Amino acid sequence: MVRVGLTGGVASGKSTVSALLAERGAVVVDADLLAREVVAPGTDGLAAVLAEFGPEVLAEDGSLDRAALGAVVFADESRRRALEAIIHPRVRAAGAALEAAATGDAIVVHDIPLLVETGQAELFDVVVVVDVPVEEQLRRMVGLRGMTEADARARVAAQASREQRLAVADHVIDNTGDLEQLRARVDEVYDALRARTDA
Ligand SMILES: CC(C)(COP(=O)(O)OP(=O)(O)OC[C@H]1O[C@@H](n2cnc3c(N)ncnc32)[C@H](O)[C@@H]1O)[C@@H](O)C(=O)NCCC(=O)NCCS
Ligand SMILES: Nc1ncnc2c1ncn2[C@@H]1O[C@H](COP(=O)(O)OP(=O)(O)OP(=O)(O)O)[C@@H](O)[C@H]1O
Repeated sequence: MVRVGLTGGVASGKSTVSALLAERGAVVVDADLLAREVVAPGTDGLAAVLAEFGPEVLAEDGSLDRAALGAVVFADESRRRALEAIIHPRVRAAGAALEAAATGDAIVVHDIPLLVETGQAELFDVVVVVDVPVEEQLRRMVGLRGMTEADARARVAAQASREQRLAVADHVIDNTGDLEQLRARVDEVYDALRARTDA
């Protein structure tokens, strides 16, 4: 097995890269998805978030009001840390359980937006960083996801810098080109990962 940590700034293209790696046969463990599952209705994670943040972050249908919670935590670092203290241990446990189900020669890719921020780079055999300039992250968040420029900037500000991510990278995937160029680069990286499992 080769254990890969995949990271990149918000809207850099991690999910797109994960999907391409999964097409090639990698097992993908998606931390953003797990971070949703651990606060689904009925979980102890949701109960813990409500105890910390109050009923203002509960939507009428009983699910977490992610927009309301995002507005709180991306405006206040101490509140963000409080949320992370609830979510991150649960995400790590869920990710470890998924990895335990993978077979011998698997390429297991952990897609972790905050890999650098949470000091996890050393936990992986290989670190892959999806890289775009901040201006491109902002363009995608505002243009493709309809966020305000201020909200988009707040998310970037809550994360490590591009340089901090690049400093821990074994492979860098530049995602400033089109999807065809991205696919070609992901194929190269996949082949390098596969060569490690064959060695
Ligand atoms: C605040 C929340 C409810 C906002 O939800 P929303 O649906 O708007 O965003 P989503 O979860 O899809 O995250 C989108 C992106 O925002 C960025 N982001 C999310 N949480 C954080 C954080 N704590 N710090 C910095 N960036 C973050 C990441 O790049 C992520 O890929 C949610 O992001 C959350 O629960 N965050 C805390 C858990 C966490 O740290 N998740 C990130 C990886 S485990
Ligand atoms: N090379 C590209 N050209 C044009 N659009 C792209 C490219 N790569 C990704 N995108 C688009 O940019 C947006 C962000 O990509 P994606 O969701 O893969 O990023 P992410 O890093 O997973 O985001 P998040 O940090 O929010 O989880 C998506 O709408 C995606 O379709």
